[in-house]
Amino acid sequence: MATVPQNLEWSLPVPSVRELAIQQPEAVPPRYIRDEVAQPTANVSDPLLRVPLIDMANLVDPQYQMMEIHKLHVACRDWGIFQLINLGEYDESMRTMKKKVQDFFNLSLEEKKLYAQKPGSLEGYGQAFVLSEEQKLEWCDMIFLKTLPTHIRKLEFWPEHPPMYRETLHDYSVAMRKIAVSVMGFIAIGLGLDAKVFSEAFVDGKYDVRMNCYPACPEPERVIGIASHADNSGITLLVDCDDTPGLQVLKDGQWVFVEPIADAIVINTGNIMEIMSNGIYKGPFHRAVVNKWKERFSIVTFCYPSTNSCIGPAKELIKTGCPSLYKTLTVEDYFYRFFNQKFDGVPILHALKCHQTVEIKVKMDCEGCERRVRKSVEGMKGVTQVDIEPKKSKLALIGYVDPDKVLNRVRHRTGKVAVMWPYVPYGAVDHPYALGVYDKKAPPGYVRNALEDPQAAGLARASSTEVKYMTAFSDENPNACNVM
Ligand SMILES: O=C(O)CCC(=O)C(=O)O
Ligand SMILES: [Fe+2]
Repeated sequence: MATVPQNLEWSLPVPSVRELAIQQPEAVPPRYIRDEVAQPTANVSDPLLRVPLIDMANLVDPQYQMMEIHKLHVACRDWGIFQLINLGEYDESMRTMKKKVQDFFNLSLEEKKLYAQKPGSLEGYGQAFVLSEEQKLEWCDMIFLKTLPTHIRKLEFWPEHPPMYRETLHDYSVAMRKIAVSVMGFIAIGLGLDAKVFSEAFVDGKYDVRMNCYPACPEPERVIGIASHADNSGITLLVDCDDTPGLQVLKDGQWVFVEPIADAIVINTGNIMEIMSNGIYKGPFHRAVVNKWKERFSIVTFCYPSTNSCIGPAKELIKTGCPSLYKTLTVEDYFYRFFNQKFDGVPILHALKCHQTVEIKVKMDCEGCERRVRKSVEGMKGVTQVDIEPKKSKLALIGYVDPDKVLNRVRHRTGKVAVMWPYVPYGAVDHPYALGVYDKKAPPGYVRNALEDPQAAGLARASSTEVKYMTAFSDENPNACNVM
């Protein structure tokens, strides 16, 4: 067997950070020192920078459900992370599990090592994703176990001590699966889909649990508990074992602490959700920082769809103006690509992007403007072709890109008003003179793309009589009555 990891599915053995911390060193060994940690952390008193709270009791109450689902949608769209509170029936299972996790990490090193990772397996006690002896390490000990479905368990890595650890982890995983299935359903509804479109694949989905121990550290600002990353999951359910903060999420360029709330679960969306929602929700970057005086423990459940399902954008979200941003593939294929991504050199979400044509309307009055617009996108990752037609105020590009990101980049880098190209050839709609469809500013032969504009869409599809009646007095209709 090869002695170095061949992919992300296994990890090299590393020293226990907890053992290191017990010796109370004055300084941290160089292999843990990272200079990128010193990035700005948001001011915690800013109320706009609080991770949203979603109330489970409201989600299941017919009277408040739609309001809470809307909050959930906004939380997933704007943050990709929220705290789920009021979980009542699950409190006991979470409390018991927290105790077991702390008790496990408090065992002697010899006892914990009975469950150490082995070459070729990510499961067990150790650290994840250590691929070389030179790689920087994280200030964290962990034990990682695949818990559901039950037949994939490797019990050799499941601690027998503390007593009842295995039974508690089983009950906990089943509880987390119930919560995940119901949250996936509400997320689907928030996107205007049937709950089952997302929840069904998670009923017999795959659930992995990673239990983390972040020992106190003499130089907390120079190490990282877990480096910045986005999860690979559909959603991730994180439970803090006590009130020591450590999890941070990147929001608008600032690291924001997720303050622990007793009996709450922190839920974040992952890469698979980004694909399923066709890019409407993104897997947020997050990391764990460590504390000078206090040890912290967390329990993280990664929720994946069942191995006999496919991962791809929900077909109901693909329509005119919203092309599929990602390819669809089997769960098996997805995991193969995930675990081999570093070796391919292409991160998984990039590798799964579909080739897009993005057309943008942006005014270019002179050659300087044209150059600025071209420059704003030419170096963008994934862009393969850029075409500009200044007379039509049109920028068209082709590439493996997210159209919204291209639009924001053009706005940001040129300082110009830019919108998605709103026009289609005159003959492409049934009623080119309908209100909101005819546009005197459109290039010759073009009208507004009514199908993308919800207000105009109804009219463009309406019967001709209706259209004639409603547009007779429109300013935008050159045939409209001038008397009004
Ligand atoms: O423990 C934490 O705060 C973060 C854990 C995490 O992000 C992970 O395990 O993926
Ligand atoms: Fe994570």
